[in-house]
Amino acid sequence: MEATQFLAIQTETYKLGFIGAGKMAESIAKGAAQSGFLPAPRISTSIHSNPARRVAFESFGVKVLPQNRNVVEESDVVIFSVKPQVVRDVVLELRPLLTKDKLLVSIAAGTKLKDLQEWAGHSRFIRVVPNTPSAVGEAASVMCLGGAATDEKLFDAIVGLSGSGPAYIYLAIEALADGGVAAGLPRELAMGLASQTGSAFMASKTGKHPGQLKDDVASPGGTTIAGIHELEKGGFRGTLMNAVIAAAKRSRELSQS
Ligand SMILES: NC(=O)C1=CN([C@@H]2O[C@H](COP(=O)(O)OP(=O)(O)OC[C@H]3O[C@@H](n4cnc5c(N)ncnc54)[C@H](O)[C@@H]3O)[C@@H](O)[C@H]2O)C=CC1
Ligand SMILES: O=C(O)[C@@H]1CCC=N1
Repeated sequence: MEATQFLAIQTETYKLGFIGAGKMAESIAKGAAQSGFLPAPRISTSIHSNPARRVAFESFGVKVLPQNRNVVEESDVVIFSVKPQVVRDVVLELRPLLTKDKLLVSIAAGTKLKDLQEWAGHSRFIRVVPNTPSAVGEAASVMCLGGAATDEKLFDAIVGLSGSGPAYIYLAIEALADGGVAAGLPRELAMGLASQTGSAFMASKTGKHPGQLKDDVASPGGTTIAGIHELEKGGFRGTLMNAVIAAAKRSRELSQS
C-alpha cells in the first residue's frame, strides 16, 4: 500500500531505472512506455556485456547510460533485473548509492526480500514476480512488500507458474503450428492460427472454468474430443503440472545457493 501511494504521488515525474538490460527488463520497459504509463525518456538502463541490448532498448526510446551507478543516480525507482546468481554482488556494489529516497525492486527469481534488504542496507525494497506478457500490457505480476513478507513463501510456486508459464504456452503454440503443418497447412498460416488459438484470455475474460470452456469446444463425437483423447494418452496435464513443480523447485534451489 505504501509503495502504491508512493507511485501514485510521484507518477508525474518519477524516473525508472533497470540494473540488468535483459529480456524481462525490456518487457517491463516496453509495456510501461508503449502504454503511455511512463514516457520512455524517463526510463534508463546500462549495458553490461552484450552490445545488442543497447539497440533493443534504444529502439523504443529508453536512455542507455554508461554504468549501473549512473542508472541508480538518475532513478527514483530502481529495478534489479539481473540474474539471481549475480543480484547479491550487484546490490552490494551499488549499496552506497541506494539511499532511502529510492524505491528498490527486485524481480530476481528465488531471491528473498530479507536478503535483498540486508544487502541494500534498508527495507524500502519490493520483490516482484513479473512475466514477459508485460510487454503488451498483459502481465501477471505478484508483488511482496516489506511488511507482507509472510506471503513470500508462495513465491517459488508463483515463479514456476506465472513467471515461467508463458514459455510453456509458447511451446504449446509452436507445437500446435507444427501439427497444422503436419496436417497440410502452410507454415505461416499454421503459426497465425495457432497464435490466435492460444485462448488463455477466454478463461480470464469470461470467468468460466477452463473445464467448461473445453466442454464448449468439444462437440459430441467430434474432432476436439478425438484430439483431447490423444493429449490425455500422452499425459498432457501431468506433464504441465510437473513443469510448474520443477520450475518452483528450481526457484527454491536458487534461493539457497
Ligand atoms: N524472463 C522472464 O520471463 C522472467 C525473468 N525473471 C527474472 O528477471 C531477471 C532477468 O531475467 P532475464 O531478463 O530473463 O535474463 P537476461 O539474461 O536476459 O538479463 C539479465 C541481464 O543482466 C545483465 N547483467 C549481468 N551482469 C550484470 C551486472 N553486473 N550489471 C548489470 N547488468 C548485468 C546481462 O548482460 C543481461 O542483459 C532474473 O533474475 C529472472 O529470474 C522473473 C520473472 C520472469
Ligand atoms: O527462467 C527463469 O529463471 C526466469 C524466472 C521466471 C521466468 N524466467
